[in-house]
Amino acid sequence: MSTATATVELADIAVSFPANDGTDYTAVADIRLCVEAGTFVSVVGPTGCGKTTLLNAIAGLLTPSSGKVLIDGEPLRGLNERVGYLFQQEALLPWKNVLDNVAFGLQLRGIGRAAREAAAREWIRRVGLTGFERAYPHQLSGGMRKRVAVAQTFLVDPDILLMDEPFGALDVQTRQIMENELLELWTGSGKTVIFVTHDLDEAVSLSDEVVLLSAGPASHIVGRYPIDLPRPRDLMDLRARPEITEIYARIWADLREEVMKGYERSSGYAAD
Ligand SMILES: Nc1ncnc2c1ncn2[C@@H]1O[C@H](COP(=O)(O)OP(=O)(O)OP(=O)(O)O)[C@@H](O)[C@H]1O
Repeated sequence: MSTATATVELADIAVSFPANDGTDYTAVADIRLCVEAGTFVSVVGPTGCGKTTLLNAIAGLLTPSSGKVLIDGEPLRGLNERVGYLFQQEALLPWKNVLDNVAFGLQLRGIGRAAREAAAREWIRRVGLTGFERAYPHQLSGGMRKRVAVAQTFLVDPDILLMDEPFGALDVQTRQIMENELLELWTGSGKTVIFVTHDLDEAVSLSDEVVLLSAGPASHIVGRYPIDLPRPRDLMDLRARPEITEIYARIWADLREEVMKGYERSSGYAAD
């Protein structure tokens, strides 16, 4: 695994989209954030505030209307090749088995069959799927498919992991197991993680810092909360600690306010 690390900086980013009425809708504005290399940062905020938009800007899938994405101080141009992107919905190819799905990223990079299969088998082992190399996605549970996606993402060894509610569709027990496994895989990897979630508990327990976005439009950062809990973390133990309840309560008070504002704006209802 490479030990390269990447600092991700959002320098005064704004993103607008054309709206149906011919005007522009400003999703995010004045976003200034530096995610230090090798840290794990979660982004939370009301629905539709622009979390995915920020990940897409870092991935180079969209160009900000103003401002810049800087990777190690260099302005990003085009697709960000140092990024691995894990979505809530799986992007597994249904006609390829587990081995070929995991190895696919290396195939795209022109790596020969023997080398890519050896690397894929190692990652299949690390995510606990040995014995399922020949299975197809439809033969696996949701948790197992997610493991395949995690192996696929880690195999190409990206310096930056963008994760958009990656475990949102899993049942609670599988989710907790996957969160722990993600931390184990990430520990010592030097990868910079930007993790979007609706689950504040997940954000607090995984991260070094939680970033709160305001309700849109023109969503901006309204809070940054360092999470000074020791690592390595076992999430089952961590969630029983009293400090976590305190941190959670503090962030939730602010998040709740933004969620209510978002709700009022979207329903056209203004509270006193
Ligand atoms: N391609 C697009 N064209 C027009 N509007 C868009 C586009 N992509 C996003 N938007 C709008 O920008 C805003 C931010 O969307 P985004 O998906 O980034 O929010 P989010 O915080 O990730 O939402 P959620 O929490 O519901 O997943 C939303 O109002 C959305 O409708």
